[in-house]
Order: sequence, then C-alpha cells, then structure tokens
Amino acid sequence: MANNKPVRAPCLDDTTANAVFVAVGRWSSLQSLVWARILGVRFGEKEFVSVVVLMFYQFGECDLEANGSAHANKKVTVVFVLGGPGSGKGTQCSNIVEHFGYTHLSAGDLLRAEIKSGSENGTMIQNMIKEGKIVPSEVTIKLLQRAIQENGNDKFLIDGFPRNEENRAAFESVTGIEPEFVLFFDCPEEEMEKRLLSRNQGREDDNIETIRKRFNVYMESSLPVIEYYKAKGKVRKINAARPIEEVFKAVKAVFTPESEKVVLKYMASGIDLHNGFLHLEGIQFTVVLIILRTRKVQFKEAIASILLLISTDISFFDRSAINFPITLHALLSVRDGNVFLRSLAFVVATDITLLVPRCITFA
Ligand SMILES: Nc1ncnc2c1ncn2[C@@H]1O[C@H](COP(=O)(O)OP(=O)(O)O)[C@@H](O)[C@H]1O
Ligand SMILES: O=c1ccn([C@@H]2O[C@H](COP(=O)(O)OP(=O)(O)O)[C@@H](O)[C@H]2O)c(=O)[nH]1
Repeated sequence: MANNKPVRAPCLDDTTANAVFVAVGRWSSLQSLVWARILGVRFGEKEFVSVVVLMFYQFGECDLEANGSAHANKKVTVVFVLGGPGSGKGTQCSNIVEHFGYTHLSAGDLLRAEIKSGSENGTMIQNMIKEGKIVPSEVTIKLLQRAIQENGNDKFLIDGFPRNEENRAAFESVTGIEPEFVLFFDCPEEEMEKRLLSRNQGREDDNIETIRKRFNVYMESSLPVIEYYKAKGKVRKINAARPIEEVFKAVKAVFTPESEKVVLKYMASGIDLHNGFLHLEGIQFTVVLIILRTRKVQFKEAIASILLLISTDISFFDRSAINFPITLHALLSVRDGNVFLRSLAFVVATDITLLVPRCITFA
C-alpha cells in the first residue's frame, strides 16, 4: 500500500509551489491524511496569519496508473437510489450528477431505450412496464452492466433498481458490486400520485390504473429491499415530500464528505481554503491550506478553531493505519513587513526519519 512506503521529498521550487496552490483539486478522504501542521505566521507587531497544512495521499487513478493497471482494477462505487414511483429519484439524480460527478443510470430509462431499439425483448419489456410489473432480473442487469462498462466514470447512481429481492441478489452475484449506500426517498402515496399524474413525459405507465399497480408492487416487493439494506446500516433516508431544493439540501449532506463538512463550517467563519496537488516521486498528494486572517478572527480563537478542526478531523481516520507522526505545532513565526503571506516554511514528513524542511514561496 502506498502509505507504507517512505517517500523522500524532492526539493520544491517555485514552480512546484505555485502549481500546488493554483491547481484546484478534490478533497480526498481523511483516511488518507498523512500529515498536518499548523503554522502561525506573524507580520509586524499585531498581524498574524495562521495556516494549517494538511497533506493527503491521493488514492485512485494516479496510483493505479503508475502500476499500469488502472483499468483492470477500477473500483466502481455504486449508490442505489430507491423510493416509490414519483418520489423524485430522477429529479434529484440530475442534481447529484451536476454537483458530485456521478453518472446517472436509470433502470427504467435503460429499459425504455431497449424497447425503442427494437430489441427482441422489446415487446416483453413494454408489456411489463404497462402492467407496472418488474422486468426479469437478467434483462435489467445486462443493461446496467453494459452501461457501467461502457462508461469511463467510476461512480454511478443506479436509480430505480433493485426493485425486489431477486433483483438485489442477482445483481450482487452477477456483478460482485455492493452498493456504497442506498439513498431512499420517502414520500407519501398521495404526493407521489399527484406528481406522476402531472409528470407529462408521455409515459404509458403514468395513468391512474398503472400507477396503482406500481404502488402495490413497490409496497410488496421494493420496500423489503430497503429493509434489507436498513438492517445493514446502509440506508440514507430523505424526506422527499418537500420542495425540490429542500430535498436536495438533505441529499447534499449525504454526499458531502465529513472532512468537507467540517471545513465548510469553518470557511463560513472567515477562513480561506486552498487546495491543490503535489507530486512526490510519482505519488500524488492533495495539499490543503487553510488560512486564517486575524482581521476576521482573533488569533487565539483562530488557533482554537484550527485545533478543533484538526481534532475533529482526526476522529475520522484510523490512526493505526498510519505510520507517520501527526503532530500539531504552531511552529513558525516569520517577521515580514508585507501584509500578505509570502513564504511558508513547510515540512514534508512522510516518515519520522525523513523530515525534510522546505521553504516555498507564493506570490
Ligand atoms: N420535491 C418535489 N416536489 C414537487 N415535484 C417534484 C419533486 N421532485 C420531483 N417532482 C416532480 O414530480 C415528477 C416525478 O419526479 P421524478 O423525478 O420523475 O420521480 P421518479 O424518478 O422517482 O419517478 C416530475 O414531474 C418532477 O418534476
Ligand atoms: O429495475 C427496474 C426498473 C424499472 N422497471 C420497470 O419500469 C417501470 C418504470 O420504472 P421507473 O423507475 O422508470 O419509474 P418510476 O416507477 O420510479 O417512476 C417500472 O414500473 C417497471 O415496470 C423494472 O421492471 N425494473
């Protein structure tokens, strides 16, 4: 595993430093946090800027590509999006795609596309949908599997599937994929009925007779799937009987990583956040800088906030998986007439024996 391998940091020149701070990167999981420091930088008598530097290992494509096996080992993350017909699954999936980079696979849409393509199963699928019945697992699973394989993304929302226990078990045994979690839109029947009757997408099954049949199938066959995942602690239940924006607020909270939630909270109180990438000997790290300005926050409070931030963060990762010291210091005091932070002493510590002090400059 990458984090057992000590890495000697190469000298950081200005170009590297700028690249680190200019590049906009994604947050990686706090499980990969390998290094954290607090730096208090002092300007003149009164002005302080305190900086938190967090380094994360960047797992995923970068590492895998280095081993030449990115494709074969591609780990697929799947979230099942479940809920009754008209609960708003498709609507919210579009929002999730836009904000969180997932690919949306609607089982119903794939089946409808199959009918249109004139496939040999087309008539059978059409009849099942008209009756609100569940199409045989092998047909739906084949379509989902193909869509996953053909797509370059590694994060998928599977919407409207699995619809019964047989769907669920067959998908798991055929693909070997277990969902990360199940996003469950909980909505009363009267509200769903109202929505379906005004959906206006020309769907053959959005008539009151078929809608009633779909509700029955949902209660009898689909709810047990949700119960199954609930027992495994995998269900994230959302009250879907609210306006679209309110539902999405709740959805966002489910998809936002804990680390980001903490940081977002602190950003709201006058903290700047910069993050970027740093490459050290073929391994990519994410570097996050949190800069606090005393104009907005008192220095003591700022340090207290940072400590709280870090200690909150630390509870999210497994210390035993990390060989490196994670220590917190307000270690630096630099005198500089400039009100802007010009340089930052930076210690790359991936192993206690390999502490490499560096000074990097950014404009
Ligand atoms: N929270 C909501 N409030 C009101 N109408 C909604 C809401 N979410 C979705 N809709 C509307 O209800 C209909 C069904 O939503 P859709 O996302 O297609 O549901 P599903 O995919 O669960 O069948 C659509 O016309 C959609 O615009
Ligand atoms: O995994 C699936 C998904 C959908 N369907 C069929 O497609 C219809 C429409 O499903 P969709 O998810 O598109 O719409 P919803 O019922 O959620 O509004 C269902 O009633 C089923 O007949 C199915 O058989 N298996």
